[in-house]
Amino acid sequence: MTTPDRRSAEIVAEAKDLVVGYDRAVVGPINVRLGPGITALLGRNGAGKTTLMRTLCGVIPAVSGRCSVFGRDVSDGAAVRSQVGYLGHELALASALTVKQNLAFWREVWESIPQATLIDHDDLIGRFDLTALLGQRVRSLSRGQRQRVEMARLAMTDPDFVVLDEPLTGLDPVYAAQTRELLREWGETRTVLYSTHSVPEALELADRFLLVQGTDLIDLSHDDSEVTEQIILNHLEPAA
Ligand SMILES: Nc1ncnc2c1ncn2[C@@H]1O[C@H](COP(=O)(O)OP(=O)(O)OP(=O)(O)O)[C@@H](O)[C@H]1O
Repeated sequence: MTTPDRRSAEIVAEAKDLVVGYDRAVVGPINVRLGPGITALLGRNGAGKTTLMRTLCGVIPAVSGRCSVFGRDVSDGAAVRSQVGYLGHELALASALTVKQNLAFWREVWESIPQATLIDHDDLIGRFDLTALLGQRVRSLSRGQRQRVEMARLAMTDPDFVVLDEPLTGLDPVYAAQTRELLREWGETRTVLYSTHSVPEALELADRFLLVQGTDLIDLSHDDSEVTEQIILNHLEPAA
């Protein structure tokens, strides 16, 4: 389902002439504007989804061009970063510390940024059902449990731009359903960009579909015509 009105209402994140990559360019130059709602990012293995998302969040620098959140460059510092919540494949938590210690560490980091708005500790623990995990070391957690703590960490600053790299992969059915619900809730008021390899799931959740194809980023929702599984599959190129 596309909701162009909601999308055009507000630009939260924007990429201008953005090229992303490492020692070589992987995707770009691209221009894209993202607003409230859920955008699914699709593409074959190795297409560059993770690289693009990490760049949009300021985790790695752009090769060239610019990415901004509310008009401010993501590399501008911690204040703008507090408005961005990123869930990646790499752990942002210290594995030797307990869940409680990790959350306390991140709270201290964000408390030092005057512009950051912090969600109450107890609300966060309740919301992500972490009470039973607080005393456990992160390294002893299962993948799904660890992701729950990661989600609590990224939600701590109540970010407007939420970027999630394959957040529904490898979760048990109950937690996957809860995560889908959380994405839907965030998508009501926030700008959510998430990557997935599940086309049916993307069609169920997302308002907008971006697809990395070669060095391009294709917006499959550029008009009001319905995006279907076949259209998405037609756009997916052979793996690199
Ligand atoms: N740290 C890195 N240094 C150099 N090249 C990298 C690095 N990480 C990824 N790449 C390369 O960048 C390209 C894009 O990788 P990326 O992880 O962004 O793809 P992806 O679309 O997220 O893939 P997948 O669906 O398999 O997770 C690949 O060719 C990959 O080998």
